[in-house]
Amino acid sequence: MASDLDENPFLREPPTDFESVEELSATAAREQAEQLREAIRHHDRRYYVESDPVIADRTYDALLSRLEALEAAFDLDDEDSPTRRVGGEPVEEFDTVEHVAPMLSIDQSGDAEEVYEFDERVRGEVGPVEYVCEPKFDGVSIEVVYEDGRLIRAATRGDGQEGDDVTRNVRTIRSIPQVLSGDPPEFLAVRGEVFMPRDAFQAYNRERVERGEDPFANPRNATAGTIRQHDPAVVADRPLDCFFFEVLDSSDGWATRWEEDQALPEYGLKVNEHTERVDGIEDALAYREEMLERRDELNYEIDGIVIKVDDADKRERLGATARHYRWAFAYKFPARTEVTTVREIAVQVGRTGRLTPVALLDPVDVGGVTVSRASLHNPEEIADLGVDVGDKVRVERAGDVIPQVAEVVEDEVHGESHFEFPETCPVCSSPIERDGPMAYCTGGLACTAQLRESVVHYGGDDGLDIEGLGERTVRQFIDEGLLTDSVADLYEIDADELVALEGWGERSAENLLAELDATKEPPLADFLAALGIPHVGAATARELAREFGTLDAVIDADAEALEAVPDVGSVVAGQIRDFFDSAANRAVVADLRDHGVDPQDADVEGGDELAGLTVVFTGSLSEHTRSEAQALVEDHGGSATSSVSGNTDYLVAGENPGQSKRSDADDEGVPVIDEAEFEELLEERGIDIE
Ligand SMILES: NC(=O)c1ccc[n+]([C@@H]2O[C@H](COP(=O)([O-])OP(=O)(O)OC[C@H]3O[C@@H](n4cnc5c(N)ncnc54)[C@H](O)[C@@H]3O)[C@@H](O)[C@H]2O)c1
Ligand SMILES: [Zn+2]
Repeated sequence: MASDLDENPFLREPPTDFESVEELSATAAREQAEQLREAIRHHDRRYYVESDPVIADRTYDALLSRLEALEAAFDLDDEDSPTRRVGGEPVEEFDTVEHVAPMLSIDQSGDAEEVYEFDERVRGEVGPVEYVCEPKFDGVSIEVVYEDGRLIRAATRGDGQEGDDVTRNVRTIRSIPQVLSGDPPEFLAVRGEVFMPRDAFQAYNRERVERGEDPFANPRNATAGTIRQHDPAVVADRPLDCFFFEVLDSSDGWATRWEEDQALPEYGLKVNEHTERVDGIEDALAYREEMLERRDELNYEIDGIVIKVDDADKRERLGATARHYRWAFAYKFPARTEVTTVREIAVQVGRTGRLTPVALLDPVDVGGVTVSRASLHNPEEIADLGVDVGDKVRVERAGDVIPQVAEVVEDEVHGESHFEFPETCPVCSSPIERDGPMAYCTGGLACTAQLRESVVHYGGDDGLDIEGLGERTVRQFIDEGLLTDSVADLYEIDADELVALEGWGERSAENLLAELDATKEPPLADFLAALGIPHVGAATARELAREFGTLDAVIDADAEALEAVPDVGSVVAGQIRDFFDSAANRAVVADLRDHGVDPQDADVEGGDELAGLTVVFTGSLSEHTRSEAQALVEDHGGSATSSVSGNTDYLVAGENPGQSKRSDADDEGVPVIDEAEFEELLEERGIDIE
């Protein structure tokens, strides 16, 4: 369970107690908006990039609505706000590609009242309409482009404008044709949802558990994790499937969504059999009830239905906001819940020492997933719920990961909770320190739980990726006394000690020592990520490395300098400062250095020649990839953003530029320049390009 979500109240706390917007001062509103943006970006990354979300979708949705409300009431709009974009940034390891048309999100609610409002607005603007109703598949959205009937590209949604090029992976999915059949249009870009069928997901998870790997929490995470694999052979091995549900662009046009849905199967593109055209909103509501009843019969997860205006002209007239289409609405299903009994309340200790209470439950099937533990977040949550061992509770799984205890339905002991939160750490017996609703063990790395978690993190995917240093091994090293003080102890282990351990031989010992040796000159960014500074994941670590260049410069940076780094707000800046201000953490870093770990300086190229300049790139450039060009601008103090706004100075258009950016540039009066002109501009500012 994640344990690094600390100070920012919106990183974890369910926002049930927002004060009303009117009661806030402008300063308080601005501060809250900043915390919300930071939290939402963090959760977006966990959800879209890492496929490992840590809060419930409902909680996430509430954070987003709150931010929207603040921005509207206090005029706090900001072009980089997560309310202005969908999804997560593309991931650096893949090529970034621009979509032929924006891939937006869908406005949604589980409340019929809002569905009626949607219908009224639609009819108010374009008159009477027919709707097409479809299941809302809970998978991963992709764009697939065919030219002359051949698959040329597939991309994830990314931030809605550009996504990751996952063509090689998508080619391995059997239900997505490489070559279209029938008489397809010359150009066809379609949107669909990739998913893992439920039975395949269960079989796959069983295999993982047998191999000693963690099971995926749900089919959506399994799909998201698979589609971003670096090895297409791994993808081919996993059972993915796909439904197509939208033509993004085509050399042929269809007058209605319904006709589109009839045409796609003729080309071999799979659509969903439950799609229906209905006459008005009442029928759409009836469709939803029917699908809700049938959802457990389906071999794939759905989390609601999508209601779409059928007529293409009317859709065009309705248009879109920055985040969603105005012609579609998702009517979500309620969360899946079941009642079960609390057997025990356990307290886990995370890497940062944070104590998280967890309810251990009689296992219960909640919508196809066996739930045997549910997060209780913190001591206050236990008190609020009044939950005790022996109580019957309702657990909830809202299309997401960590099941929650929603309420106590039958109280064994009556009244408030008698569970006593420990005064000392259940692992190391150090005193516990309270910070607001949170509780922490004060033992630091002397606490074996914290030591274990920090070493696992150091060697994990988000750290230095040390093969052979999994959770079980780390436990063994701690139990056997090979790891006692800090992660630096790793570098003192020798072959004889390893071979003496149960389950170790010469080969495995040699391999691990070689792996450890190979991590002695890590790139600065990887090293920073491996330290496990709260909120500093791979992306933020890269930004820090790029900004400061050396480890010492990061350690010495003051809060102001840290805040100047993209993606780092005041909260994260404070966390980084606190981390390096701690004598214990500094000692760990010094200890690692004494053992020969020498993080390599990162390139901090250039200076501030482009300070104040904001550019947006579109299309493909010939001299650089787009991310190189963006990095070039940023390295020289400029900023490269992904969407055109009034603040943009230039739109740099390469080959096949995106139409939406061009028309935004026209609307905003932003000059459009080509690659040669861009290079001239760099030279004028004294930047030597080659
Ligand atoms: N828990 C978290 O930390 C966290 C973080 C980010 C987002 N989220 C959740 O993600 C959701 C928002 O994300 P989103 O914008 O990716 O998706 P969405 O739920 O708003 O819906 C849009 C998506 O629905 C998909 N879809 C499925 N069937 C469809 C159909 N028949 N027609 C059209 N589209 C269909 C599309 O791929 C599209 O991407 C919210 O539910 C939010 O709570 C959660
Ligand atoms: Zn402890």
